[in-house]
Parts: sequence; structure tokens; C-alpha cells
Amino acid sequence: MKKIAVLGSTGSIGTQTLDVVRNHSDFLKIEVLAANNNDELLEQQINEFKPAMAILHNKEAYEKLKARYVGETKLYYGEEGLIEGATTDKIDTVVTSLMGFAGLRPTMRAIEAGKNIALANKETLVVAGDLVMKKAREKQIEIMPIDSEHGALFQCLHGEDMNKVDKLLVTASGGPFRGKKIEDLKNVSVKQCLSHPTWKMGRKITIDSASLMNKGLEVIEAKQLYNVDYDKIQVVVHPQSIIHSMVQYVDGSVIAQLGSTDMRLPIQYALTYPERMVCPAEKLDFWQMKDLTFEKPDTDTFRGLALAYEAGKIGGSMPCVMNAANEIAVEAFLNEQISFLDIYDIIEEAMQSHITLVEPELEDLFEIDSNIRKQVKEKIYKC
Ligand SMILES: NC(=O)C1=CN([C@@H]2O[C@H](COP(=O)(O)OP(=O)(O)OC[C@H]3O[C@@H](n4cnc5c(N)ncnc54)[C@H](OP(=O)(O)O)[C@@H]3O)[C@@H](O)[C@H]2O)C=CC1
Ligand SMILES: CC(=O)[C@@H](O)[C@H](O)COP(=O)(O)O
Ligand SMILES: [Mn+2]
Repeated sequence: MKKIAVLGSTGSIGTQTLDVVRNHSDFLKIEVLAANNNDELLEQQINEFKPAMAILHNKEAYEKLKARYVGETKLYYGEEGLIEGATTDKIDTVVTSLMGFAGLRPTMRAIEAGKNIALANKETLVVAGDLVMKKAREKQIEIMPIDSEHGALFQCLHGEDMNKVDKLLVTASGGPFRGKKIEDLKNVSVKQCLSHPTWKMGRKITIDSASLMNKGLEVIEAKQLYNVDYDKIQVVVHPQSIIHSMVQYVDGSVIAQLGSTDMRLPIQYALTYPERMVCPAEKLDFWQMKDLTFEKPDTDTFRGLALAYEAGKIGGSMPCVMNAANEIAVEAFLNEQISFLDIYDIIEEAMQSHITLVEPELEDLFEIDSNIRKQVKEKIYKC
């Protein structure tokens, strides 16, 4: 029985992870659940899965739940609570389905405590991939990717010689504005940005998909997971999102992983590997399938991808700067404080004004993240 903590259990990946556990309760047991604010959904989840521990990051939400809860699950709050949940002896695997930089410290502490990681929180690898991967090697723990592209790459690379890889081909849907030009993007609304053509996901990642920043984060995530040079990671726009990624080898052979657009598939694979188990995700029917098409990404219009390649190649503290600026800009866009195209300018300006720290320690990254957030907020809110 695999005993797991789900950090971010009330979100898109978190709730789908719980669905996977429901379908395989003979193999997976939830021992820790954690969320930020959503005390009501967390309480329902506690009542269903009866974990040993549950955490709400937000203290007020915790106090509301604590005041009415009568069951046996121990309740915690704050970052200390999250770390308690991520490192407890009651679990062996942590699903990192939190959104953003908030995932970094609990993930790092879980690795230090020897826990295996099923990683959805790509921002952790973007910000501190060198440190995280080094610690994972030291502790000999597994980082299994949940992100659909990286789960696909894992399967395409399986049993192969990494020296024979010519290219990792990371597919991208192109988002809701595929084919549009800068002029068309000036006044796009939050609602338009949130209508992703193929996936149903949380709000932040959906905006990242529209700006191609998600694909940029995924390029850095791929570099960290598979240690392949940036010039060997190519993004291919594939609007149908049927091929989740591919690997081209030196002999010209290409191995691809295909599946329906249902995150339960990669989540389940990450949790049950090396077993393949039955999954309720819809199966592909090749007799019904229409075209599978491919395009080169337009990085002049969708600058997020180009900015991420730049930050990734510079390395050190630069991806942390890019990520912090992006998180604040996306939040401001969602709150209708800035326009969609402002997101790119904000990230670019933060990167340009930063002097890269070549080998940052974890605490350096916390300080840089905090400074960039402050700097970007001052600029946006002019306070
Ligand atoms: N959604 C998807 O299909 C995919 C997502 N990912 C990645 O997975 C991660 C999660 O994305 P997604 O599920 O879409 O996001 P959501 O916004 O849907 O969910 C985020 C979850 O994290 C919780 N959370 C946020 N901040 C904290 C915190 N400080 N402490 C504890 N819990 C916190 C939220 O709790 P609350 O509900 O209380 O706010 C919620 O449970 C992201 O890194 C994303 O890039 C990767 C591939 C696909
Ligand atoms: C489901 C998943 O893994 C997302 O990261 C997805 O890739 C987003 O779609 P885009 O290809 O539009 O960024
Ligand atoms: Mn993805």
C-alpha cells in the first residue's frame, strides 16, 4: 500500500488525484490532505478519506474548520503544518499539487525526509531545479512527473540510452489565442484567456497556457528532469493535445505517447508506476480521430516561451526571477489590474534589472522571490 500526502488536494490536480485513489483504494491510501483556504471541500475530503493529518495554509480557514470538526484527523495550519504533513512518518509519497512557489519549501523538506515525489508543481523545478534534483539524487528518492508532457517524455525515454536522444519534442496546444497576432491580443479578457481549447485546469496555469509561459516553464522542467541541453528541447504546437510529447532519437526514430486529455491518466501513472492499471479516462478511438497537426510556435507574439528559454539558459537565480514576476503578473491580470500583454513586459523588465546569482542556495532564492514580488507589486499597484 502506497501512503500518500496530497498538498493542494482541493485544486484541479488534487481532486483528480483523489479520484485516482478512489479507483485504486487497494493500492493507494491518503494519509495527509492539504489546501490553502477551502475548508469546506477539505472537510468533505477528510470525511471521505479519513487521513491522519489535514492542513489549511490559511490560519483563519483552519480556525473555522477546527471550531466545527469532531473527527480523528489531526488539523494543522501554515507552512509549518504543510512541512509536518510532507515529512511525517505516516507517508512515503508526496503529491505536489499546490500552485506556484509555495510548493518549493514543502517539496524540498519532503525530499530531505526521504519521501518520493509525484510532481505537478512545476514551479518548484523552474525556481530551484538544480538544488531539488541534487537533493533527490543524494536521498535516492524518485521524482515522478505528473505534468502530462513530462509523464509522456518519461514513457518515451524508458529503457533508452540518453546519449542517443536527438530531441525532446514537447507538445503545446497553442492555447486559446493560437494564430493571433500582437494587435489581436491587446484587449483580450480574462474570460477569453480562461477558455482553454483542450484542458480544464486551475486559473493560473490556464493563463500561463494562453501566454505560452506554461510551455516555457515546461521546457525548464524538462531540462531539470531529463538533463538535456536547451537546444535539444523543441516545442511543437499540436492543437489537438492527443500527443502529449515525443522523443526523437539519433537514428531519426520518434517515440510518442498519446492519450485523451484527462489528467487522471498521468497522475495515476506517476502513482502506480511501474504498474499499469485500469483508468476511467476515455480511451482514444483511432477510427474516429480527425487530423493530428503540428506547427512551429510563434515566439514573437507569445513571448513567454522565448523569455523562459532565455531565463533557463542563463540559469542560476534568473528562472526564479522570471517565475516570481510571472506569478504576480498573472494574479494582477486575473484581478483585471493589467492587460494580457503587460504580463510579458513585467517579466522582461524584472529579468533585465536582475544581476544573476550563479549558484544560489535555497535561502537566496526565497529572498530573491520575495524581493521580485515586492518590486513587481510596487510597479503594478504604484504603492
Ligand atoms: N491543472 C492541471 O491540469 C495541471 C496542473 N499542473 C500544475 O499543478 C499545480 C497545481 O495546479 P492546479 O491544480 O491547476 O491549481 P489549482 O489552482 O486548481 O489548485 C491549487 C491547489 O493548491 C492549494 N494551495 C495553493 N496555495 C497553497 C498553499 N500555500 N498551501 C497549501 N495549499 C495551497 C489550493 O488550495 P485552495 O483550494 O484552498 O485555494 C488548491 O488545492 C501547478 O503547479 C500547475 O502548474 C501541471 C499540469 C496540469
Ligand atoms: C495538462 C497539462 O499538462 C498542461 O500543462 C497542458 O500542457 C496545458 O496546455 P498547453 O499545452 O496549452 O500549455
Ligand atoms: Mn503540461
